[in-house]
Amino acid sequence: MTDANPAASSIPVLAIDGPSGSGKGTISRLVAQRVGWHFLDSGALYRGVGLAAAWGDIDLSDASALVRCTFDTQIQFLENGGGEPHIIVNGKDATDELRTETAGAAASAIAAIPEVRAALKDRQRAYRQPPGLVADGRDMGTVIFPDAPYKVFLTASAEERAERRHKQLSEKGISVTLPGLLREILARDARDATRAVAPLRPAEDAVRIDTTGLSIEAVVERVLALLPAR
Ligand SMILES: Nc1ncnc2c1ncn2[C@@H]1O[C@H](COP(=O)(O)OP(=O)(O)OP(=O)(O)O)[C@@H](O)[C@H]1O
Ligand SMILES: Nc1ccn([C@H]2C[C@H](O)[C@@H](COP(=O)(O)O)O2)c(=O)n1
Repeated sequence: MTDANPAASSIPVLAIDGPSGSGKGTISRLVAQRVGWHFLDSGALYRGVGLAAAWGDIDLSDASALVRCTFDTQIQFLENGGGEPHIIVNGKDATDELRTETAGAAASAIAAIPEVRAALKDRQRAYRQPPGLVADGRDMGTVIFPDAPYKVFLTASAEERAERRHKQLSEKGISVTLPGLLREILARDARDATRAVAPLRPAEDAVRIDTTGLSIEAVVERVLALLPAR
């Protein structure tokens, strides 16, 4: 069974999975706004726990300490008038720190630990609330919401994803080199796709969209076209 609450299975979910920089977060948020559904940024939960572990000097190989940290870490999303929400980790505004590749790499490392994934399962499923949920991550369509009626797997070339991330970080005043970012993105892709538990892969029933060269609006329109007419 997917949910502790059987009534939840009647609430529609659009699962959007894909590698880093494929546009999952951007597209999911815009689609959720357009259809008036809730939005789950599951990567932010992994990033928040990774950051809290780093703040607490927890060894990334100490699974039981990481599980305790997962349960103890409070992560809040504060709406920001339609823009990206502020993300508060244990009371501290960590919005910018969470977006760095250092936080992404920490999240990817703890995400390979099965007990950490298990500890985050119910927290993610609790976002399934009426009238519907757009869920962004790596295993939304395969593990967390396998019964989701709508599933999308976004991709883009690694080069384009590195350029997008470079632009995004530069706009935030964070200085990184493009070749360094490309290396980090490829390393994270490899780690996320080859881990033993819940690896990054498309669900069999996911619609694949290669976003290379597509504008954000064009991708949003393709995803909206998969949902019932409103
Ligand atoms: N189709 C697109 N064309 C151009 N830029 C895009 C497109 N989709 C997303 N972007 C930009 O790329 C950057 C990364 O997008 P986003 O954060 O949504 O990716 P992601 O897949 O959620 O990444 P991560 O998994 O690392 O969080 C953002 O700055 C976003 O505006
Ligand atoms: N459902 C998820 C979401 C995220 N992760 C891990 C793997 C990612 O590299 C890392 C950061 O995610 P992002 O914010 O880049 O989407 O967290 C995961 O394993 N499963």
